[in-house]
Amino acid sequence: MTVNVNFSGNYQELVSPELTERLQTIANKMNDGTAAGSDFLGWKNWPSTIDAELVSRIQETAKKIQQQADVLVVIGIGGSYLGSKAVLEALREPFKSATGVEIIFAGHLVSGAYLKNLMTYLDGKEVAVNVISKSGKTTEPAIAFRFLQDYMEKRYGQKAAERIYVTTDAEKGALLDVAKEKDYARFVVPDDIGGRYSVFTSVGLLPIAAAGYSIESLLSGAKRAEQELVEVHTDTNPAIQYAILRDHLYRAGYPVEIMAVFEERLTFVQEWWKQLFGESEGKEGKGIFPASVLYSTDLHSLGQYVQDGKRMLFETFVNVESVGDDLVMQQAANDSDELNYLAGKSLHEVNGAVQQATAEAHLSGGVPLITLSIPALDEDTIGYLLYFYMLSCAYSAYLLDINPFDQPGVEEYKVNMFRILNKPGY
Ligand SMILES: O=P(O)(O)OC[C@H]1O[C@](O)(CO)[C@@H](O)[C@@H]1O
Repeated sequence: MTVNVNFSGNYQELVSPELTERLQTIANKMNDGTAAGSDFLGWKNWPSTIDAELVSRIQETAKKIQQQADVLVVIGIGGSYLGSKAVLEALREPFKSATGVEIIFAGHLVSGAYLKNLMTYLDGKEVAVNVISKSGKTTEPAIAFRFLQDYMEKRYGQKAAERIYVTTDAEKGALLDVAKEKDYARFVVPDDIGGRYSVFTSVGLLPIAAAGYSIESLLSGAKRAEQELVEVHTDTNPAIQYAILRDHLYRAGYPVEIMAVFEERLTFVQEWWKQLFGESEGKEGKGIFPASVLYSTDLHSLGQYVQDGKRMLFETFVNVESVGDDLVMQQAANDSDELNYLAGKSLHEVNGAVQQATAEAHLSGGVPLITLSIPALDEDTIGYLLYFYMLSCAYSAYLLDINPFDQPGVEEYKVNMFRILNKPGY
């Protein structure tokens, strides 16, 4: 398995015949379409059934974008940006550029300074835009697109339309109307795949391919996960194991999960994971609150709370077995920094010691620990990892009797905002 799960407690004693039967019932209901929210289970078989023609069209479009632009501005929020951002950050080696275009995100926040400075940054560079919104009516990206569409038309006139790519619903939404009116190239967000489960659709694939990464490898990792994780094997299926552990810890009085990473490249996988689990599970007064830390950085900040604060936390470490480029500590002639005891050790080994030391410290502070190990940070592994999380998330939510695929709570702020801004009808 590409993801391996370890637990600081006794996993075996958590697995009862009743729990296994419950999980099997969940699997059956997902398969026969009777699970809550089954209309949004399109992501489940997507990696094995994705249309090869769609993949080719995405790759051809990515090539075209690379020929016409230095920068691709990707406009979107939530699931319409976090998947591609997570993959791009995880794959990009520190201080190295990807081989394709530079990707810059917009529309994920409302900031005049951000947009104004972005447009100044774009001056003098060749630009393309991919605007992504499943509903086609989310306010934050719509505002960003209004400015960027205007910017593109001023710079490129009629030809702006050749540089604007729209990813939205096939049949409805304001963005679809604009795309049709202006004759922009269009990609579809499938009806039965919600935003936070959409990373393997055009939503994630077009920006990732435009940046120069292999979407074929990403999809083949996801497909392997789909095939390997299909059976409810409590002994060997990591998606089932992670769901069982989360459910156990939640019921044992730990309502907060902290995902801890030791590689900065994974910080946007954390952000994607927070949306995935937070929006899927946090309903009806239930659900684990998903939080995140980057270690060592946060050992010198939130580490104090984790060690010693209110006992309601469990941690999930993501351990990357091999990280590529590395450095080895050398013996110094004069040991004035007193680091010669590290001579001969690679920084990956030292980082491993940080991880082990933190695990021991937090365990002794009463913080249960799950460890997810992955072999490397490449397309295949990241594809596998993200599919693993989506599947495990569905099981976790169903174990709480929650529909994983809606997000009714997000509406309240939107209604208030429309009222505050005097939108007609509010
Ligand atoms: O793709 P859209 O429709 O713009 O939605 C963006 C995000 O907004 C939410 O609907 C929440 O409002 C998320 O679930 C979604 O990922």
